[in-house]
Amino acid sequence: MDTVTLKLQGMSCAACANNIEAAIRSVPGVEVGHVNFGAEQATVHYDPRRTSPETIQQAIEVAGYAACLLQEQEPITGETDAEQAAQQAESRKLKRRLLFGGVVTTILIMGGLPMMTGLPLPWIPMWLHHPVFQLVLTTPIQFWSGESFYTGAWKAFKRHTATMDTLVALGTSAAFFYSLFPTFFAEFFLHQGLSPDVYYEISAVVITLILLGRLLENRARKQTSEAIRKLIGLQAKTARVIRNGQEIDIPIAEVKLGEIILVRPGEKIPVDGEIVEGASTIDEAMVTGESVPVKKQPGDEVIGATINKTGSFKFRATRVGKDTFLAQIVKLVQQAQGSKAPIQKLADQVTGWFVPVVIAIAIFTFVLWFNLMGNVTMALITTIGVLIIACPCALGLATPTSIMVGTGKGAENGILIKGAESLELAHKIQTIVLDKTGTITQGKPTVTDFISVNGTADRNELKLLRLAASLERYSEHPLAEAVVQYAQSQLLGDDSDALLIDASQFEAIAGSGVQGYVSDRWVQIGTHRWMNELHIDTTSLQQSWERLEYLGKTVIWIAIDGKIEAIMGIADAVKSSSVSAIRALQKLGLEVVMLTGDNQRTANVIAREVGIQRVFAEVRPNQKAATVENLQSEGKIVGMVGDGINDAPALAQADVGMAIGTGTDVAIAASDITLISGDLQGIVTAIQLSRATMRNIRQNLFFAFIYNVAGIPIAAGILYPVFGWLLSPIVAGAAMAFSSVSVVTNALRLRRFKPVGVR
Ligand SMILES: Nc1ncnc2c1ncn2[C@@H]1O[C@H](COP(=O)(O)OP(=O)(O)OP(=O)(O)O)[C@@H](O)[C@H]1O
Ligand SMILES: [Cu+]
Ligand SMILES: [Mg+2]
Repeated sequence: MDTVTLKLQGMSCAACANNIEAAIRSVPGVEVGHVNFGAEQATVHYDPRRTSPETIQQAIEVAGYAACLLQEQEPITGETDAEQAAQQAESRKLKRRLLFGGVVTTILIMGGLPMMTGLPLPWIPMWLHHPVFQLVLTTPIQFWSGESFYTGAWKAFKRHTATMDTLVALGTSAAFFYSLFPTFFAEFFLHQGLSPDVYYEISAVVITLILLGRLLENRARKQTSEAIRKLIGLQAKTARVIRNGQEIDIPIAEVKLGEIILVRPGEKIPVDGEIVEGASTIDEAMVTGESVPVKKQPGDEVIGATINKTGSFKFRATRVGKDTFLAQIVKLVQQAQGSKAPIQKLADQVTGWFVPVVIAIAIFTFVLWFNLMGNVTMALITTIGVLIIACPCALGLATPTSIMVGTGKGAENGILIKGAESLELAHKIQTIVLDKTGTITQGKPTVTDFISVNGTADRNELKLLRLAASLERYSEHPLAEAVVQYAQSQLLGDDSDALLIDASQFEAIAGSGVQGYVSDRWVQIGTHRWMNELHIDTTSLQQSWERLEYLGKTVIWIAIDGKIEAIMGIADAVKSSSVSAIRALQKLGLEVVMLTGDNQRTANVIAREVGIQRVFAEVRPNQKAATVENLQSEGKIVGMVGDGINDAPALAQADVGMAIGTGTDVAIAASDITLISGDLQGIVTAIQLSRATMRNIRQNLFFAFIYNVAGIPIAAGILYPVFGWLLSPIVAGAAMAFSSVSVVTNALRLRRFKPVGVR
């Protein structure tokens, strides 16, 4: 299954988005197709053996829209030049038509002033109000400025659907073509005792207003993708590479894999790589959120777009173009912005049947006023009013614009959200499950105690340590690393023989420990529970064991040939941010739970330290997901935060899985949200952001709905018999133009979101 993201053009409202979705889904081999109206993007999952991006593109074009592949092979530049040029041409065209419409409409309105106000305005010549002159002025507005409504309506008609364009085209055409009769057959009207009124200016004003709304909306919508531009702006423009022994400056797009790049103090690092010469301190706040610069030396990894502080160094490019860390982030954010939030489904369904229903209401309105009241003017004005006000365009914008701003804002705050769905779900989280090691604690365990059965000052101790470390170096577990490091520091002074020995038949028993042969000795290292399972007597070190665990240390047992020889106490400090972040989560009303493979006693001590009441300890890696599932079956929406490989299934099981950015790739892949820095404060921010975004979406939906729901009956003249109130089509046009603008503007308010720190 492949995924492709397409940039779309030619959509005028959410109904168009529905049409494109239908077109994409009708292509054989396409599994899922989402269109995001706000981002003007389509995300398509398809089977590459059965179809291709080109076929999908064609299907979209047949439906009457344009699509191009989101340029990915290019090193991130945001929008491609062609795309930008197309957009600019589009907006120039819109502006020209709007300008013309504006000027001509003003003349038309001036002509109508004496009539409308009843004042003698001698400076306005009478012929300005002449129907034929009005016709001459309105015709280009109707068919040139308003051309897009006709083409849009026609495209939709061919597909047996209707969009916003259909409504506008119908409404304004009704006004325009009706007016032709009184213009040329005024006698006929007079004979019938009717006044030969024309409604050209209604059409002109409505078209102009809607075009104005569209222009304002486009402008505002550009700002919703500001975050991506900011991210892209982080990268360096050029790189100083060494080619044929010469230093040359080239655009970063041209840097090739494996090239040697020179970085001087104060410069941005152009791409990702590994230092080969020199040393420096680097400000990696962008990646880790850690404001203290980190020391780097040959062999260390550097990340593009981070800032070199003090020294100068050479590094080899290991990831360039679309593979760099920053490019990956940009891609993630782009995809998230283009994805669809579940809350949008409602709006989509509504817009699906909205337009036909509105046309039905309009016809009904006309028949009612014309037949029952015998009033052509009222019948016409109400019908046009209904057609214009009913446009569901604001409805289509309500969710995607907020999602775009919200996900972008997340990225700015170091929170990468993979899809709109997780952003929506996060505000519902009731229980948050935190992994202990590496999530609450720093995940940098160090051996603090080494107690052997025979006591200290035993020459045997070093031998034991060598056996243990020789086995542990085959394990990828953080505890194993701590053991190896400790052993190396202790064995340094010992020159008896080679530091570590080879092991054979190494085996890791997940959640328990490791075992294997080291120089013909059978070595087993792991938990107390495991030792019990192996029927190994542990009484000799019982007291030390309990004492260490009460101190919050993880104790591992070392058994040689089935006999306990020593224990190790391993400490892993709690992250400085954990306590305050956990308190903040509890303040938000969430239940915080700890989940760990470590033993109950140690877990309890750490839990108390950070203020967590509910602890699940000694949970085997394969049971972590089940624990999350149990919590879910209590009826809770569960968020899970973890960093390790053993957390991945639980992250996937949780309603919202959040990975610590400094954790393993597996965990990041299995999660919905990545907290780029290791800071737990990020969870709080993510939940706050989700709440703010959902509040914003609800406001938008309310604005959009209320305007349609209240507007249609008023436009149909429901209040007229009682209050004499009628919604003029001109007001309807203005209302519809500005409803979209107000929705986008409201979404932009989200840009002011600031995480409320509880540090
Ligand atoms: N390589 C190893 N060497 C020694 N002990 C180990 C090893 N691997 C696992 N263990 C023991 O098994 C226990 C459980 O391990 P597991 O990986 O499930 O959880 P953890 O990493 O300790 O905690 P968390 O679930 O919070 O990440 C460890 O606390 C340790 O006592
Ligand atoms: Cu509209
Ligand atoms: Mg772990």
